[in-house]
Amino acid sequence: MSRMSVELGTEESRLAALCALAQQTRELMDAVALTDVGEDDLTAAHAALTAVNERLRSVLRQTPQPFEIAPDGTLRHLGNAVTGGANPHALPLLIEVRDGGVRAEVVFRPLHEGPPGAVHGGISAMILDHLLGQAVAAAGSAGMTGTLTVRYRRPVPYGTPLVATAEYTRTEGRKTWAEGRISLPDGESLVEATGLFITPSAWIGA
Ligand SMILES: CCCCCCCCCCCCCCCC(=O)SCCNC(=O)CCNC(=O)[C@H](O)C(C)(C)COP(=O)(O)OP(=O)(O)OC[C@H]1O[C@@H](n2cnc3c(N)ncnc32)[C@H](O)[C@@H]1OP(=O)(O)O
Repeated sequence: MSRMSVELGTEESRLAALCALAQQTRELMDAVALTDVGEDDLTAAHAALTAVNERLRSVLRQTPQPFEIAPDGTLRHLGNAVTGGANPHALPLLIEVRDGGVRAEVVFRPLHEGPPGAVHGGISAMILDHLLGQAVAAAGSAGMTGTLTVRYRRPVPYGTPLVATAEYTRTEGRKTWAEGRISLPDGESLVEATGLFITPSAWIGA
């Protein structure tokens, strides 16, 4: 085995450990949102978490894990707030490119509650923003969100398997539009969005 592959394996192993820590943190956040234990347990948990927090903060990066080429040649962004395995804030969403668009299965959690018993509208908008952006990127016109219009048709439940999909619709110069939705498995649409994505002049030297 070459020295380079040994180093790569070591970094991949550290990243796997980081993703496992992020997953444990998601479960911790769920537990904090739902726990009904008494004050003694809350105080003990607070002390334990303070120690963990200090240990992790002993060596900090300036930014989350960046966009990079994974060892399998695919583009990955472990620090992303929606898809990043190393980001506790991310669900994380696993997005497939297929049928001329993108698709992801989503199960929101009680942690995402906005109105009682339903998912916060900003969380749905964030998921759709990302899906639309990914559809645009898959169509070859990656850009930043310029506008996002969201129509909330039905409350979005948590704890229920849902499907999020998006498709590229059209391009005019640096502007590309996409549309998408979050639906029940039977296809009933709960939230719909259209978005305009703009390839920044800086990305293409325009
Ligand atoms: C390493 C990277 C790999 C990437 C490949 C992988 C991708 C993997 C998928 C990821 C998916 C992520 C999906 C989440 C995406 C976000 O969350 S992005 C974050 C939210 N959005 C932002 O922060 C954008 C902030 N705004 C900006 O940076 C800049 O204003 C923009 C939008 C890039 C435009 O800047 P600009 O390139 O200087 O454009 P500018 O010349 O001013 O305007 C060009 C045209 O667009 C129009 N326009 C500009 N802004 C707007 C606007 N907001 N609304 C409507 N029209 C507008 C102008 O009027 C102009 O129109 P025309 O006169 O040509 O008709």
